[in-house]
Amino acid sequence: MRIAMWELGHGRIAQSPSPLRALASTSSVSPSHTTTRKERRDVPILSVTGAGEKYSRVVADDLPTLVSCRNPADAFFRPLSPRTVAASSSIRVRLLPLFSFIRSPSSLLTHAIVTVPFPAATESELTMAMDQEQSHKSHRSHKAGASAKKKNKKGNSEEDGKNKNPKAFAFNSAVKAKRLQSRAAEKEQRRLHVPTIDRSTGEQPPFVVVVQGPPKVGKSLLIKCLVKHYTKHNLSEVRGPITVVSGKSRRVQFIECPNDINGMIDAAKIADLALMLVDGSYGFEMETFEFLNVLQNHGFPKVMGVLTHIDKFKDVKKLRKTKQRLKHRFWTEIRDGAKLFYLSGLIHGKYPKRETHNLARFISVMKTQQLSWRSSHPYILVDRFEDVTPPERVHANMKCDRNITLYGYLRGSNMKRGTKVHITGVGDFALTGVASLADPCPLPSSGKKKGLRDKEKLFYAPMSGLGELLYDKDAVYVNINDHLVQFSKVDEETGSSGKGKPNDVGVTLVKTLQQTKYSIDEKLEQSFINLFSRKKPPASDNGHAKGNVPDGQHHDGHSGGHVSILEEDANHSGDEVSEDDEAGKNNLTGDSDSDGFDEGNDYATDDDLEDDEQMNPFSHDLNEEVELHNGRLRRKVTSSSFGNNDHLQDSGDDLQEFDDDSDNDDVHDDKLHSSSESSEGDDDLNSGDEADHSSKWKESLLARAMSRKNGNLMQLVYGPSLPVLSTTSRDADDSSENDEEFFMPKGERTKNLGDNLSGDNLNAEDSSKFTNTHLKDWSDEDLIKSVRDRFVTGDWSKAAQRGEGEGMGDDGTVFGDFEDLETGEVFKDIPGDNNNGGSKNIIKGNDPEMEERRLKKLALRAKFDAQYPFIMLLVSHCAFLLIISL
Ligand SMILES: Nc1nc2c(ncn2[C@@H]2O[C@H](COP(=O)(O)OP(=O)(O)OP(=O)(O)O)[C@@H](O)[C@H]2O)c(=O)[nH]1
Repeated sequence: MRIAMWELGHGRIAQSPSPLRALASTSSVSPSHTTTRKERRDVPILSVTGAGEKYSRVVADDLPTLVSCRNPADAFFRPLSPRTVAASSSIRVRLLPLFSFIRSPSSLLTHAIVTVPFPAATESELTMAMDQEQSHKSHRSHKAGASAKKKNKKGNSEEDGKNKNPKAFAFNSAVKAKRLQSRAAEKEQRRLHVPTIDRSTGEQPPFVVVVQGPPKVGKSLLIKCLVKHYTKHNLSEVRGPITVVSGKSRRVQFIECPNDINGMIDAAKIADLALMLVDGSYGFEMETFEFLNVLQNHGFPKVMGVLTHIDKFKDVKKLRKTKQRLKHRFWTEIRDGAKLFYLSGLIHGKYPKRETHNLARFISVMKTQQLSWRSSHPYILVDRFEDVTPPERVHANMKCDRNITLYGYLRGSNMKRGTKVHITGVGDFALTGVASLADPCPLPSSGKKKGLRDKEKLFYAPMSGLGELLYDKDAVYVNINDHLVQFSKVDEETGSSGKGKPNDVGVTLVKTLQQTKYSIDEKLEQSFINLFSRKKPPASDNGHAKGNVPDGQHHDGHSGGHVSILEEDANHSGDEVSEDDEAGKNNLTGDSDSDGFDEGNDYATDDDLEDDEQMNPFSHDLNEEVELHNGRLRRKVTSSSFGNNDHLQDSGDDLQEFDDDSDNDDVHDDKLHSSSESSEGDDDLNSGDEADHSSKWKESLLARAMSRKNGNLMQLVYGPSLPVLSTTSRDADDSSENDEEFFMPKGERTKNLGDNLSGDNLNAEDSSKFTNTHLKDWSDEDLIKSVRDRFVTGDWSKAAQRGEGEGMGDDGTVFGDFEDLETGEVFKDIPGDNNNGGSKNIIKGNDPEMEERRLKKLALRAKFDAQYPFIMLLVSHCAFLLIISL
């Protein structure tokens, strides 16, 4: 028998005289004795299938004609040496596509490899083979020239290395060994995942990438750079989802996550990948942790950190150290090995192309594995919507029910007509219909494309105006280049408009319309009337504001100078701020408790928070510290258990170099000083209650969410609702105290009342809203009896007498004695004379004690007026306003 073993290689076909027997039996190489015309009894025939189209058949015949390809003349085969065969129990038959074979024989050994199990040769066969092995003359080695030098150098260094360190390839450090071991184990684990059933059919909807980070960290800029990378188009503004084609069969949808808690929750629900931007020069801010916590509760998608602003470091060593620290901090929060990307700075106002490219590549090749909940529930990320209500209906009634059409990619499962849908932040609605539309951003591979300039349609951003069309709520705009328009803004800026002619009124009008950014409706919606002057959060000399910061300043960079009435009236009053400030430490947990927002809220209750806490993996004691940094309030994260403070200190040192440049030494020194103060404060608090700290930063979520509650006009005018204390508990001795309260400034009075609130006197009367917490139980017989006499018709005197006899004070107080606070006169009720159907006889009382009290009150009032003259002014002003509005 003859051997049939070949390896594709350089050279020509040669015959192997080896008598070894080849047995090939794998899925791709199978022995066959009947498939060729050239079969001979004593020669096995290999039929190789599955290694590529061109190699559907490789036939081993008699040795001189080994292979039958489409064009056998192109094939070069070389028999294996018997030594190779003897060394292993299997031979590798390497196959590669014919075209590359022809073009570049040198790349022969790079392609498909088929391993053929091969029985070990017997000893006699082996010796015979060895005898007959051909000896080849080796190549002449170069003695001079570049290659000889190279070879010498390599040889020497290898030898040197081996001599110097015989354990060169063993582990030197246990830590390194452990790391490598765990890495290998992790890789192995990653390979072994439970197979998931891919139920998706057809084209996949775009991969949603949420870009999140604190204000001014560079979110918009990153999206712009990525979009530019993918589409070669400049994005002027980031609004709504932006869909781009990122590969042959992949689309990506970018969304910028708003910096409020509701926005974060919405974004967490749909994110497939979260890019969490962190200002490297400043450190972690609360927004990052808030979002991580929200992600935890919505199913953790893929998360990648991106460090920006690291160009602000001048010292390379410190930069490296900071990077390390931030990386480990990030790993602690997410998992070891979580990817953290560095964007080294700006070039011409953009992130470097190379780094953007790398990041884009990461996003493009990232494996997608949909969360199971999402894959079994239909959901849509709306990228455009239209109000399709008939205009005449709107004209007749502005507040009529509207019909809205929402556009977006359907994800998860199918959606049926009539299904109830929930629109986040709006409510539940019934679907009138669902229709499938043409893909606005088709994949390059998919079907035929229609319409104008289809070639360039690799993106879809209806809200951002990428491309030429911009979809608004109720209109579609076509962008026309400036040079094609007569009334361009450029003209105005350069002052070359109209060739020296004065501007026409119409032209000016159109131009002003062009410049409007927001519609009147939107402006009205955002505008507020300021009834009261707003107290600013007290800032220390160095501009370091610590305390409870009113919302809207640090969360929303766009809010500008808007000051909402709510903030004035909500319990985040200036008084509280100043108290916190005096305490020298802001702890939002305390604030949120004292706020007493406990009614009519849709947000998580304290119980919920506790539950969350148990599930919360971020058990490091995070604290929030609000400080003014670069003219902006930022919510720094401090953690005593983690070395974050050190880091901030370090980065602070580093930033000092910049501060020095701008003659700002004092600010920096004070900053460091106060931050150390604050950490002392932290320690104090920590010693108080260790267990609470894990969720303290989380509780601030509640406080901030609550502070966004809509304002209550009633509360605004009359102040927060006061508890109605029962008349029985009101002693005469307390009257002077109450008088004092009456003349107290608003903040202090409510605070005192808040202190006095106990379980019994919580039944505050508030006519402005309906609360079902204090509803009486009308199934109670006694309660029914107590009001029964109110419905009795007939002789009221008896009822009145009975009430008196029983000592019931309820009605008595309504029609009973009263005192005129202004004059001090006392009017007394004389029961018995009821001839006028319940009218009362009132006599004037004139008591010296009363007179004394009256004088005391007048004195108090005069004192108060002297102290707070503006309040009186304000009150009269309010009264005037109210009269006008009535
Ligand atoms: N030096 C430096 N500046 C940066 C870097 N990244 C962003 N910026 C600048 O930071 C500023 C804010 O960038 P934006 O993209 O508007 O930040 P944003 O997070 O979208 O801001 P908001 O939408 O207001 O929350 C811009 O002026 C950027 O040029 C960076 O890595 N280094």
